[in-house]
Amino acid sequence: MRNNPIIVQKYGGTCLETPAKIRAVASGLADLHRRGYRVVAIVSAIGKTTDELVKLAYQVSPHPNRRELDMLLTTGERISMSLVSMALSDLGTPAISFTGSQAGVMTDDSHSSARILDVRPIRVREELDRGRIVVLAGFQGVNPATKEITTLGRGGSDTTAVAMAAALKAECCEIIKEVDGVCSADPRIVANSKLLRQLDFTSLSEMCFWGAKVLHCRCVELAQSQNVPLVLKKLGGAEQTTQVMREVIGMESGKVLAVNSITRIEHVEIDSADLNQGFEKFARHLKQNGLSWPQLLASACAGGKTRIMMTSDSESLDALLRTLEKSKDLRQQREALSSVSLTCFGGVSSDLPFKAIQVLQHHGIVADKCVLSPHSVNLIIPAENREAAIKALHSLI
Ligand SMILES: Nc1ncnc2c1ncn2[C@@H]1O[C@H](COP(=O)(O)OP(=O)(O)O)[C@@H](O)[C@H]1O
Ligand SMILES: N[C@@H](CC(=O)OP(=O)(O)O)C(=O)O
Repeated sequence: MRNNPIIVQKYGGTCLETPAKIRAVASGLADLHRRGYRVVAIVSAIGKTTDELVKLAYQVSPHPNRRELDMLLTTGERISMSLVSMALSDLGTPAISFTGSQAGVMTDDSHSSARILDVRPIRVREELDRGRIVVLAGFQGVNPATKEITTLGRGGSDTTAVAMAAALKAECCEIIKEVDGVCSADPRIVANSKLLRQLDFTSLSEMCFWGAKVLHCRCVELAQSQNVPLVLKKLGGAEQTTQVMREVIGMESGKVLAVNSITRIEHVEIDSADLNQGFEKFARHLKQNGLSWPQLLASACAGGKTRIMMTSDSESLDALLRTLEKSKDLRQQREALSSVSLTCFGGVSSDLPFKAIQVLQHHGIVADKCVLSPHSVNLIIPAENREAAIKALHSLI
């Protein structure tokens, strides 16, 4: 067993929604094990458990302590890991479950969006060598200095899977989903979206940064830097997959690959002489309130005010906005907006922003701002136009 290839599979919450689905996942894992693989399964919390735990926290406390919130949220994955492991035992396949800290996932000390600093999978290796399937709780780790439990940010189990695959030098990291793989748009919004069978890391990373909920953005960067072969596939379906590659054949086609969207973008305005002072005040405010940095999208300083455009998961954004009510120098600037992004292969063509703005205009949608990155055109629009904008821009593919 010691020299058999290792495969890491990650199962999202949707794949584990019912007891029957949990048994089906276990049966797929047992099958891989029978075929001679050493198998590590990373599991997320069942269905919408994490959302329900967040809701529960706020029913008990209007300002949940960030450490305790992490303690609470990590229980979701603990439920999944033990159930999958039990189902494997029933199939006669030896298995054991571990939390993130038992599996050696070492993070920094930031609650709610900790980053993985190191993975020391000593117990995982021992159990694999014993012939067991190892089932790991995704989305969580431990800070080695403080011994505190942390979470990696919403959707973070994908990053656990890639980090573990890198540390174990796995043959492959497979992300198992309810969709076939990465599509040209969210298939729940655009019914005729197409599966992207091959995708380069750079394009995928842009898509995820700009809101594609199909993968945790940080896992794409990690897979690229650690050289982890990454595949996305549907639960139970093997033929249709997205393979993520270093290079996809083609030159500067500028072909539009996908339309994705960030549902909620918020703006903070900070009284400040320049951008540096604006950021200093923002950093101090986050620290004083025990909050982690949101994902920043753009910022500018004019007329004595720094404006920061940002996103994060809804709970973190709400927590940040609530703290602004007590602040003298920081305030919420405007109502929430959304983004729609066109991600291109081989770089954005110069006229694409204009084309995209025209398509939106034709559908009665006025873009508020355009932010460019090497592979994406990103338009900021009113939140109520989000779905219509995604459907309209999909016509450019
Ligand atoms: N470009 C995209 N391609 C595929 N899925 C997308 C895309 N953008 C958003 N999604 C959404 O991402 C979700 C990912 O799959 P799912 O298995 O439901 O998630 P999880 O693994 O987190 O439980 C789908 O519900 C799909 O609607
Ligand atoms: N359960 C966590 C972590 C996670 O990765 O979930 P999923 O893989 O189901 O998106 C969340 O809901 O954020």
